[in-house]
Amino acid sequence: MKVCIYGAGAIGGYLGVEMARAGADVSLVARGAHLEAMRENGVKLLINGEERVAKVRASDNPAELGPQDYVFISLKAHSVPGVVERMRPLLGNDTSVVTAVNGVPYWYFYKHGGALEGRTLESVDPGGKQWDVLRPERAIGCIVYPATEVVEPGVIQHIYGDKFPLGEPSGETTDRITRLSELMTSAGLRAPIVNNIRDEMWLKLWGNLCFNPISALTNATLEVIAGDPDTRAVAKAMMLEAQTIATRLGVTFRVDVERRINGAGAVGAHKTSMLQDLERGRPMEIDPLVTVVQEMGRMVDVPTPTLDVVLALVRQRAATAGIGDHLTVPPLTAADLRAADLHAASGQVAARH
Ligand SMILES: NC(=O)C1=CN([C@@H]2O[C@H](COP(=O)(O)OP(=O)(O)OC[C@H]3O[C@@H](n4cnc5c(N)ncnc54)[C@H](OP(=O)(O)O)[C@@H]3O)[C@@H](O)[C@H]2O)C=CC1
Ligand SMILES: CC(C)(CO)C(=O)C(=O)O
Repeated sequence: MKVCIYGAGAIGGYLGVEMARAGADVSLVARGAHLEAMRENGVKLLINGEERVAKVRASDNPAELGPQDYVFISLKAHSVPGVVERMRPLLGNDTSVVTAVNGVPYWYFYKHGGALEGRTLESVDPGGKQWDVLRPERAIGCIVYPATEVVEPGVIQHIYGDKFPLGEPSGETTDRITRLSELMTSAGLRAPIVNNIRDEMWLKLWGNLCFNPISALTNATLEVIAGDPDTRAVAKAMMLEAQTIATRLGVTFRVDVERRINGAGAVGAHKTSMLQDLERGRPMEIDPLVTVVQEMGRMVDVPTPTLDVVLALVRQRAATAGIGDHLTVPPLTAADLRAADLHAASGQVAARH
């Protein structure tokens, strides 16, 4: 089975090593020093006190790899729009695209039913490019529960977890998803097929949409955000807004909000991926985790006042850290503000954003 991991970093490297050891014909797409190290020494996975090495093809040029049976997208979600064109050579008639990223995937409204069927989401798929090139028919949803880290070029440290629930957008159990689940299971991963992948997606996103930006704004760990009554209240307010949106979209939450917050807090003194990205001066997954919820809220007429505030602040945090591409609308200058009375200026702000 030909499997390409597009974005073979922390999660993709883990998947790649395990599936290669299970006998799949794995190729990795990566870049920079990490790619060079994997080319020279293979990709090394540190897991359960052992060192597992897979010597597989690694490239920054997908055209060298040809059509695949499965392409895993394990890039940071905001990187996907930039590489869609480069994925074309990997896509044959029967290729499946497995979206192993946090947040809402490009295919969300494919086989969704109802008034929003076929809609694309600007905050994750600008201009519907992923929808048009990757095609929603190819998509298999995948939720990423494990935590892993690239600790040095070519070396992935597994931290916890092995579960990657899989689901077809239609909820069906197809041959292609069954074969994928069998491959991943033979690789020692837990890859249950679920018939409600969007429910699963929202359950993960429920934590990411609040803990991640709050942590980037406060430097606090999961345990602190969940434990402090004031930050907990902010997280809860955002989660309840998101729950109203998701429920209106037909999603069912199998745990309540308090239990979900407690679950995140129980992870302990862990920095979210967004805080880690901020500290490393890397772009944060703001649009795929937070803006998209605001966008979906607008689609179903659910206001998101708390999320709007946190989103504005975290966007500004990204901008001041020099890692934001969100301020596409130039901020009002002092001269703009002097030229207008307060009422007009706030009207202009609302209109321009
Ligand atoms: N790591 C974790 O523990 C968890 C991650 N997730 C989610 O999984 C997804 C993947 O995350 P993660 O594995 O941590 O991310 P990483 O940044 O570790 O992996 C992505 C890899 O893709 C590479 N890359 C980026 N752009 C290109 C490009 N244009 N061409 C080739 N390679 C490219 C990156 O290189 P470079 O470093 O140079 O940018 C990096 O090596 C995210 O959505 C994340 O939120 C979910 C749960 C836990
Ligand atoms: C740890 C967790 C669950 C925080 O919401 C996460 O997924 C992340 O850091 O991106």
